[in-house]
Amino acid sequence: MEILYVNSKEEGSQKGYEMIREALDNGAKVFGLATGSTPERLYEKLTESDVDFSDAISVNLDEYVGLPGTHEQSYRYFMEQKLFNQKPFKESHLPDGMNEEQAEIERYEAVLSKYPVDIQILGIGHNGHIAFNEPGTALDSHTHKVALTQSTINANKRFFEKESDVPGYAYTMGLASIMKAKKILLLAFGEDKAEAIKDLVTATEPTEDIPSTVLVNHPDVTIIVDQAAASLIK
Ligand SMILES: N[C@@H]1[C@@H](O)[C@H](O)[C@@H](COP(=O)(O)O)O[C@@H]1O
Repeated sequence: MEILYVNSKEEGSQKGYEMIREALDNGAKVFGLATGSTPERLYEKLTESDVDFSDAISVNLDEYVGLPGTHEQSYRYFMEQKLFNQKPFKESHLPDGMNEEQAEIERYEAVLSKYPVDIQILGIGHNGHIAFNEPGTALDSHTHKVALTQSTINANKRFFEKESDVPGYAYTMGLASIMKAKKILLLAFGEDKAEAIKDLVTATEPTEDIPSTVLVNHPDVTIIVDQAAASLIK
Protein backbone atom coordinates (compact mmCIF):
# COMPACT_ATOMS: atom_id res chain seq x y z
CA MET A 1 0.00 0.00 0.00
CA GLU A 2 1.58 3.25 -1.10
CA ILE A 3 0.63 6.46 0.71
CA LEU A 4 1.01 9.76 -1.09
CA TYR A 5 0.95 12.73 1.24
CA VAL A 6 -0.24 15.96 -0.34
CA ASN A 7 -0.83 19.42 1.06
CA SER A 8 -4.36 19.92 -0.13
CA LYS A 9 -7.38 18.44 -1.88
CA GLU A 10 -6.31 20.43 -4.92
CA GLU A 11 -2.88 18.80 -5.02
CA GLY A 12 -4.36 15.36 -4.30
CA SER A 13 -6.93 15.77 -7.08
CA GLN A 14 -4.15 16.76 -9.47
CA LYS A 15 -2.18 13.63 -8.54
CA GLY A 16 -5.31 11.51 -8.98
CA TYR A 17 -5.93 13.14 -12.35
CA GLU A 18 -2.36 12.35 -13.44
CA MET A 19 -2.72 8.72 -12.39
CA ILE A 20 -5.95 8.34 -14.36
CA ARG A 21 -4.33 9.88 -17.43
CA GLU A 22 -1.33 7.65 -17.07
CA ALA A 23 -3.56 4.58 -16.80
CA LEU A 24 -5.43 5.64 -19.95
CA ASP A 25 -2.17 6.29 -21.82
CA ASN A 26 -0.96 2.85 -20.77
CA GLY A 27 -4.00 1.15 -22.23
CA ALA A 28 -6.51 1.01 -19.35
CA LYS A 29 -9.98 0.48 -20.78
CA VAL A 30 -12.26 0.07 -17.75
CA PHE A 31 -12.45 2.80 -15.13
CA GLY A 32 -14.09 2.14 -11.79
CA LEU A 33 -15.66 5.37 -10.57
CA ALA A 34 -16.93 6.63 -7.23
CA THR A 35 -19.33 9.37 -6.20
CA GLY A 36 -19.21 11.67 -3.19
CA SER A 37 -17.49 15.00 -2.64
CA THR A 38 -14.00 13.46 -2.57
CA PRO A 39 -13.49 12.80 -6.31
CA GLU A 40 -15.41 15.89 -7.47
CA ARG A 41 -12.35 18.04 -8.10
CA LEU A 42 -10.61 15.15 -9.85
CA TYR A 43 -13.60 14.83 -12.20
CA GLU A 44 -13.53 18.57 -12.79
CA LYS A 45 -9.88 18.31 -13.79
CA LEU A 46 -10.73 15.54 -16.24
CA THR A 47 -13.52 17.61 -17.78
CA GLU A 48 -11.18 20.60 -18.14
CA SER A 49 -8.57 18.47 -19.92
CA ASP A 50 -8.40 17.01 -23.39
CA VAL A 51 -8.73 13.46 -22.05
CA ASP A 52 -10.77 11.21 -24.31
CA PHE A 53 -12.81 8.38 -22.78
CA SER A 54 -14.78 7.63 -25.93
CA ASP A 55 -13.16 4.19 -26.25
CA ALA A 56 -13.31 3.46 -22.51
CA ILE A 57 -15.90 1.87 -20.24
CA SER A 58 -16.90 3.14 -16.81
CA VAL A 59 -18.43 1.15 -13.99
CA ASN A 60 -19.61 2.79 -10.79
CA LEU A 61 -19.52 1.40 -7.30
CA ASP A 62 -23.03 1.95 -6.07
CA GLU A 63 -26.49 3.53 -6.36
CA TYR A 64 -29.36 4.31 -4.01
CA VAL A 65 -32.28 1.89 -4.16
CA GLY A 66 -35.52 3.60 -5.21
CA LEU A 67 -34.02 6.58 -7.01
CA PRO A 68 -34.30 6.68 -10.80
CA GLY A 69 -31.21 7.89 -12.69
CA THR A 70 -33.01 11.14 -13.43
CA HIS A 71 -33.32 11.98 -9.69
CA GLU A 72 -30.93 14.77 -8.72
CA GLN A 73 -29.55 12.79 -5.80
CA SER A 74 -29.04 9.57 -7.72
CA TYR A 75 -25.48 8.59 -8.36
CA ARG A 76 -26.16 8.30 -12.08
CA TYR A 77 -27.29 11.93 -12.14
CA PHE A 78 -24.17 12.92 -10.16
CA MET A 79 -21.89 11.16 -12.64
CA GLU A 80 -23.66 12.70 -15.62
CA GLN A 81 -23.38 16.19 -14.18
CA LYS A 82 -19.78 15.88 -12.99
CA LEU A 83 -18.22 13.83 -15.76
CA PHE A 84 -20.21 11.92 -18.35
CA ASN A 85 -21.97 14.87 -20.02
CA GLN A 86 -18.63 16.56 -20.65
CA LYS A 87 -16.52 13.44 -21.19
CA PRO A 88 -18.67 10.62 -22.51
CA PHE A 89 -17.46 7.04 -22.21
CA LYS A 90 -18.25 4.41 -24.82
CA GLU A 91 -20.44 2.79 -22.13
CA SER A 92 -21.15 3.87 -18.56
CA HIS A 93 -22.55 1.36 -16.10
CA LEU A 94 -24.08 1.95 -12.67
CA PRO A 95 -26.37 -0.20 -10.60
CA ASP A 96 -30.02 0.53 -11.42
CA GLY A 97 -31.73 1.64 -8.22
CA MET A 98 -35.16 0.97 -9.72
CA ASN A 99 -34.54 -2.66 -10.60
CA GLU A 100 -35.70 -5.55 -8.42
CA GLU A 101 -32.99 -6.85 -6.08
CA GLN A 102 -32.14 -10.28 -7.47
CA ALA A 103 -32.38 -9.18 -11.08
CA GLU A 104 -30.15 -6.21 -10.41
CA ILE A 105 -27.52 -8.21 -8.58
CA GLU A 106 -27.32 -10.66 -11.47
CA ARG A 107 -27.30 -7.92 -14.08
CA TYR A 108 -24.53 -5.94 -12.37
CA GLU A 109 -22.38 -8.98 -11.66
CA ALA A 110 -22.58 -9.79 -15.39
CA VAL A 111 -21.45 -6.23 -16.19
CA LEU A 112 -18.50 -6.57 -13.81
CA SER A 113 -17.50 -9.95 -15.24
CA LYS A 114 -17.60 -8.55 -18.75
CA TYR A 115 -15.60 -5.46 -17.80
CA PRO A 116 -12.87 -6.15 -15.24
CA VAL A 117 -11.76 -2.84 -13.76
CA ASP A 118 -8.28 -1.59 -14.65
CA ILE A 119 -8.21 1.27 -12.17
CA GLN A 120 -10.74 1.90 -9.38
CA ILE A 121 -11.21 5.26 -7.69
CA LEU A 122 -12.43 5.06 -4.09
CA GLY A 123 -13.43 7.46 -1.36
CA ILE A 124 -13.86 6.34 2.24
CA GLY A 125 -16.67 6.78 4.73
CA HIS A 126 -16.23 7.88 8.35
CA ASN A 127 -16.77 4.33 9.56
CA GLY A 128 -14.31 2.92 7.03
CA HIS A 129 -16.94 1.98 4.46
CA ILE A 130 -15.91 1.77 0.83
CA ALA A 131 -18.61 2.06 -1.82
CA PHE A 132 -21.62 1.24 0.41
CA ASN A 133 -19.99 -1.71 2.15
CA GLU A 134 -20.80 -0.94 5.75
CA PRO A 135 -19.02 -2.46 8.78
CA GLY A 136 -19.96 -6.12 9.10
CA THR A 137 -20.01 -6.73 5.33
CA ALA A 138 -18.41 -10.04 4.38
CA LEU A 139 -14.94 -9.61 2.95
CA ASP A 140 -15.86 -11.98 0.11
CA SER A 141 -19.06 -10.10 -0.79
CA HIS A 142 -20.13 -9.38 -4.36
CA THR A 143 -22.82 -6.97 -5.58
CA HIS A 144 -25.57 -6.80 -2.97
CA LYS A 145 -28.31 -4.68 -1.44
CA VAL A 146 -27.33 -2.95 1.76
CA ALA A 147 -29.19 -1.12 4.52
CA LEU A 148 -27.32 2.12 5.13
CA THR A 149 -26.10 2.78 8.65
CA GLN A 150 -27.20 5.86 10.58
CA SER A 151 -23.61 7.18 10.30
CA THR A 152 -23.78 7.03 6.50
CA ILE A 153 -27.28 8.51 6.38
CA ASN A 154 -26.05 11.37 8.60
CA ALA A 155 -23.04 11.98 6.36
CA ASN A 156 -25.11 11.95 3.18
CA LYS A 157 -28.15 13.90 4.35
CA ARG A 158 -26.43 17.17 3.46
CA PHE A 159 -27.28 16.46 -0.17
CA PHE A 160 -31.00 15.98 0.53
CA GLU A 161 -33.69 18.43 1.62
CA LYS A 162 -34.39 16.45 4.77
CA GLU A 163 -33.03 13.32 6.44
CA SER A 164 -36.19 11.35 5.71
CA ASP A 165 -35.50 11.83 1.98
CA VAL A 166 -32.23 9.87 2.21
CA PRO A 167 -32.87 6.37 0.86
CA GLY A 168 -32.36 3.64 3.46
CA TYR A 169 -30.93 1.11 0.99
CA ALA A 170 -28.38 0.96 -1.78
CA TYR A 171 -27.00 -1.49 -4.29
CA THR A 172 -23.25 -1.74 -4.04
CA MET A 173 -20.34 -3.62 -5.48
CA GLY A 174 -19.08 -5.94 -2.78
CA LEU A 175 -15.65 -5.97 -1.19
CA ALA A 176 -14.53 -8.90 -3.34
CA SER A 177 -15.81 -7.09 -6.44
CA ILE A 178 -13.68 -4.06 -5.54
CA MET A 179 -10.63 -6.23 -4.85
CA LYS A 180 -10.73 -7.53 -8.44
CA ALA A 181 -9.61 -4.14 -9.78
CA LYS A 182 -6.04 -4.25 -11.08
CA LYS A 183 -5.18 -0.96 -9.45
CA ILE A 184 -6.94 0.98 -6.69
CA LEU A 185 -6.67 4.66 -5.94
CA LEU A 186 -8.24 5.76 -2.65
CA LEU A 187 -8.58 9.47 -1.96
CA ALA A 188 -9.25 11.05 1.43
CA PHE A 189 -9.33 14.74 2.24
CA GLY A 190 -10.21 16.57 5.44
CA GLU A 191 -9.97 16.05 9.15
CA ASP A 192 -13.19 14.04 9.33
CA LYS A 193 -11.43 11.25 7.39
CA ALA A 194 -8.39 11.10 9.73
CA GLU A 195 -9.77 8.33 11.93
CA ALA A 196 -10.80 6.19 8.96
CA ILE A 197 -7.36 6.64 7.37
CA LYS A 198 -5.62 5.72 10.61
CA ASP A 199 -7.76 2.56 10.90
CA LEU A 200 -6.87 1.62 7.33
CA VAL A 201 -3.13 2.23 7.30
CA THR A 202 -2.48 0.71 10.73
CA ALA A 203 -4.40 -2.48 9.91
CA THR A 204 -2.25 -5.57 9.48
CA GLU A 205 -5.04 -7.81 8.31
CA PRO A 206 -8.57 -7.30 6.99
CA THR A 207 -11.44 -7.13 9.47
CA GLU A 208 -15.16 -6.95 8.70
CA ASP A 209 -15.50 -4.20 11.31
CA ILE A 210 -13.56 -1.84 9.04
CA PRO A 211 -14.47 -2.62 5.42
CA SER A 212 -11.58 -0.58 3.94
CA THR A 213 -9.07 -2.96 5.53
CA VAL A 214 -9.88 -5.51 2.82
CA LEU A 215 -7.41 -3.43 0.77
CA VAL A 216 -4.50 -4.56 2.96
CA ASN A 217 -4.27 -7.67 0.77
CA HIS A 218 -4.47 -5.89 -2.58
CA PRO A 219 -1.19 -5.77 -4.52
CA ASP A 220 -1.58 -2.29 -6.01
CA VAL A 221 -3.24 0.33 -3.80
CA THR A 222 -2.32 4.00 -3.67
CA ILE A 223 -3.82 6.21 -0.99
CA ILE A 224 -3.74 9.95 -1.53
CA VAL A 225 -4.26 11.91 1.69
CA ASP A 226 -4.07 15.59 2.48
CA GLN A 227 -2.52 16.84 5.71
CA ALA A 228 -5.80 16.86 7.62
CA ALA A 229 -6.74 13.29 6.65
CA ALA A 230 -3.19 12.19 7.52
CA SER A 231 -3.15 14.02 10.84
CA LEU A 232 -3.45 10.86 12.96
CA ILE A 233 -0.77 8.89 11.12
CA LYS A 234 1.97 11.47 10.71
N1 LIG B 1 -21.15 5.56 -1.30
C1 LIG B 1 -20.36 6.71 -1.10
C2 LIG B 1 -18.90 6.32 -1.02
O1 LIG B 1 -18.49 5.79 -2.28
C3 LIG B 1 -18.07 7.52 -0.63
O2 LIG B 1 -16.70 7.16 -0.62
C4 LIG B 1 -18.46 8.03 0.73
C5 LIG B 1 -17.67 9.24 1.17
O3 LIG B 1 -18.22 10.39 0.62
P1 LIG B 1 -17.51 11.79 0.53
O4 LIG B 1 -16.49 11.65 -0.55
O5 LIG B 1 -18.59 12.77 0.15
O6 LIG B 1 -16.91 12.05 1.86
O7 LIG B 1 -19.84 8.38 0.67
C6 LIG B 1 -20.79 7.49 0.14
O8 LIG B 1 -21.22 6.68 1.15
